[in-house]
Amino acid sequence: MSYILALDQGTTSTRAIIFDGDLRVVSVAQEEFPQLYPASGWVEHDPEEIWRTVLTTVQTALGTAGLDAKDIAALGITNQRETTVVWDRVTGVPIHNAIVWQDRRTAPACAALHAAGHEAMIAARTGLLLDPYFSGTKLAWLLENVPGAAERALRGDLAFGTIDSYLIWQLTGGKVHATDATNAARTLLYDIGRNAWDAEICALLNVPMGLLPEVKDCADDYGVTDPALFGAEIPILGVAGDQQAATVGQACFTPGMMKSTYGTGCFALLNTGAERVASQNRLLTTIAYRLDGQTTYALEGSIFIAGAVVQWLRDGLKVIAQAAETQGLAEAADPAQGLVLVPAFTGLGAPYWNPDCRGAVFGLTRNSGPAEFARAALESVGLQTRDLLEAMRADWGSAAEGVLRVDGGMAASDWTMQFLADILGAPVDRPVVTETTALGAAYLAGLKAGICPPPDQFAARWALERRFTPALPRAERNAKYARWQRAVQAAMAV
Ligand SMILES: Nc1ncnc2c1ncn2[C@@H]1O[C@H](COP(=O)(O)OP(=O)(O)O)[C@@H](O)[C@H]1O
Ligand SMILES: O=P(O)(O)OC[C@H](O)CO
Repeated sequence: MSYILALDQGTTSTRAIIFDGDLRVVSVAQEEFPQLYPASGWVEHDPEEIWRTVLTTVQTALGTAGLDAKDIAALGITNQRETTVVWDRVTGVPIHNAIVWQDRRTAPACAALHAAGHEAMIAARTGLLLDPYFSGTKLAWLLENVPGAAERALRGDLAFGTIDSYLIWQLTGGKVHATDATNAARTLLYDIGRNAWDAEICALLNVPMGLLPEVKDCADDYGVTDPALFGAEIPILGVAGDQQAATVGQACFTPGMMKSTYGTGCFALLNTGAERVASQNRLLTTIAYRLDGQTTYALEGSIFIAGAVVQWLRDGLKVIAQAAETQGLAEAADPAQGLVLVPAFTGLGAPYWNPDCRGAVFGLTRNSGPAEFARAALESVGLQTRDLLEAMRADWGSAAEGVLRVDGGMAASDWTMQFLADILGAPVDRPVVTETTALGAAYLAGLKAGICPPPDQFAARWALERRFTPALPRAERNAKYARWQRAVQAAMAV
């Protein structure tokens, strides 16, 4: 039996998951690592700590499964996207902590680029907007602020990468400096139409192009792991950003298919096929996957706070001890109160892109308690998704009217998923396998290794666990959504 190892390097934890040749989970190992907040709005990770969690989770997953590295036919990597690392090409040592996707420190740099009139050109080429979310301005910040970095970069001594790239470098003992097209598409430096790094944007950001990794397909040859690490070489054959890997894991291979992943944030991707749709509604255009040199595009809506609002109920307000308690509270809430919570804790992502907006609660009464807050928190996730779906419908017409496939930790909440179907007025499908991100990475690696079947056969194996069907009358749905829209406008006006 050939096994596939998937590494899912996420924002808060690293997971190593071993699948058998039929893509059934054999073992899972997970390790959290520290989040570093050196200043307000700044978020960093220690890349060497991330690398350590990769080594330990892989070893644990192998041990639990009773397998050796030589039993693993292929390794697939999927990762938190945009998070930026620069390291020394000789020692492999990072010159600074990684700047995480959530970090807002480059908001002034984005505003300056916007004021100078560069957004239209950058958006047309990269599919992205000028927001601190993306890697380009983070990389520019590192080169400008780490002493000596700009000179070392010009001399060719440094390498840049998103987390996938940094891990490939470490795993191959410094032999391979590569990324895949989906991760490249999140850097702000990559022309997703030409499939090439963009010299003009790099020059604008003072980024020497010698820093950049080679860009490969999602199912491709990324070298082999150093045998000293796990006892034998493992071929690295699949790479994709985590939201794109989830799109693959959810088998959204046909134009019009959509998935939404509810973890810390929420990321909805709509497959638009070979068509690179330029959003008129402040969505992102991105690469869903690139196989055999063929690019499949997606429209993406990115929400920064989804499951994180439940964490806030638990750790901030302390009204629950565990995320799952929100279900009972939401059921017990007085629906007549109609509390609206805008969870703009770190600004608003799509379609507003307002880094300065902060959270707000509307409709408080003397009777508003933990139950009403919990209900409003869960509803905020559905309402934000409706914002994304409205934008997708406006950009892509009726093709975006279909079913939404969901996954991620918060998809476990039946109440939230039913509300989601109600507020969208569209069916919400939850699959049997909710490890879709790792599954996508394993599938890509298995495809390259010749273990996994072609996409259509893989798609046929996707299995439904439960469909949530809209039950709320149309008028009520729209009235509730209109109230949400007014609340967001009011929050942004404060
Ligand atoms: N039953 C539940 N009800 C509501 N939220 C949940 C539930 N289970 C998990 N969550 C939320 O889902 C998130 C964890 O999902 P996960 O996919 O592991 O996220 P990430 O990969 O971003 O760390 C947490 O923010 C948690 O609050
Ligand atoms: O690590 P996650 O699951 O929170 O995903 C983060 C996204 O990739 C950020 O764009």
